[in-house]
Amino acid sequence: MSGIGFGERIPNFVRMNAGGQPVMFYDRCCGDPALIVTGTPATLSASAGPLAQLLVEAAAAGLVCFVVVRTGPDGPKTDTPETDSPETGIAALSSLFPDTVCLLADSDGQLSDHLAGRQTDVTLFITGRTLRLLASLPFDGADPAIRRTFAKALAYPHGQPPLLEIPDLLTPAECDMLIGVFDRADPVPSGSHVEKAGKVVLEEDPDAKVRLDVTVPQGPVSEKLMAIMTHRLVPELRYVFSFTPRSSEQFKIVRYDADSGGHFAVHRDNSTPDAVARRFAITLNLNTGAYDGGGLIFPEYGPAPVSPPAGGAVVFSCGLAHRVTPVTRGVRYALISFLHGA
Ligand SMILES: O=C(O)CCC(=O)C(=O)O
Ligand SMILES: [Fe+2]
Repeated sequence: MSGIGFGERIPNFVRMNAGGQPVMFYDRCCGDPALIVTGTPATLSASAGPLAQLLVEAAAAGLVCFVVVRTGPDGPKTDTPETDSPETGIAALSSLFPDTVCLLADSDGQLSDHLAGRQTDVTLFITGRTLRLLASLPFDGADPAIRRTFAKALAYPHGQPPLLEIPDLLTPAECDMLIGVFDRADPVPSGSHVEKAGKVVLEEDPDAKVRLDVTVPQGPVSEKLMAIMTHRLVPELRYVFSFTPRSSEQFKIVRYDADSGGHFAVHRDNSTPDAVARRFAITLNLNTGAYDGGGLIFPEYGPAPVSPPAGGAVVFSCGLAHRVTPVTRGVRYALISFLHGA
């Protein structure tokens, strides 16, 4: 069988679920290993009972589970009446699998081809936290290799997150000046960009993020920040990443408060259509010591928080999953921006 091989990254993909909603793979998997099952409606229905059991077990163990149904080329015909859309084609299957499973219609068969080649029998693809393939196995509920691979995926060794830490990017006086800018401004609750019915909308969702933001307006402060970044940050980006930013988004000064449960749940910075041009994220702690929590975690690379001292920045690729743990005492101020490239 051709298809994806050991050690290869599962590419990001978007497919419709049974309710006709688009689901993005990399949005669902932010630091947990994944189990993807491929097959056709016929092969998946034929093994639905034992497969559902395995999926329940995998989800309970901590794998994010997907069933990708080849409904397109070489699957059942879907190109005629609208009532027979790929999504309604998989609706019949959804009752066979637990709710924890994300059932997706592969209406052009391309994802199935990429993963499984021309194979139409039920096949399992198991990844580690960074979504690289550990094993592809034909489905046989009794095969001990499946459980062994689950265990390997869950215990996968953590590496160092591939980020650049730059201490002293700002002086203590510059940090205090920016905290002063925040405190004199009218901060707004920070929303999250989400895609709804093909449109990107700003939504306030306290499960996703609790934070106050001040966007630094064009003027002396933003000019000073641009000059600092040009002189102190860009040479480091060139040296470490061989990257020269072409532009950056407006700086934001942000504050996470213990009183309101300030935090930012796991996300990637480039997963909505308005953000695809982002290459690197920069976050800079403006204060430390005055709060607990508020650590930056890259779950694909382990649970250790990154918390540079005040004035220190962290720069990382916008595709990496990350989160900010709840601030449990005091307030954390940070300066953030996103860099665009050529
Ligand atoms: O608060 C931080 O350090 C990171 C914020 C963040 O991840 C973002 O704004 O996208
Ligand atoms: Fe982020």
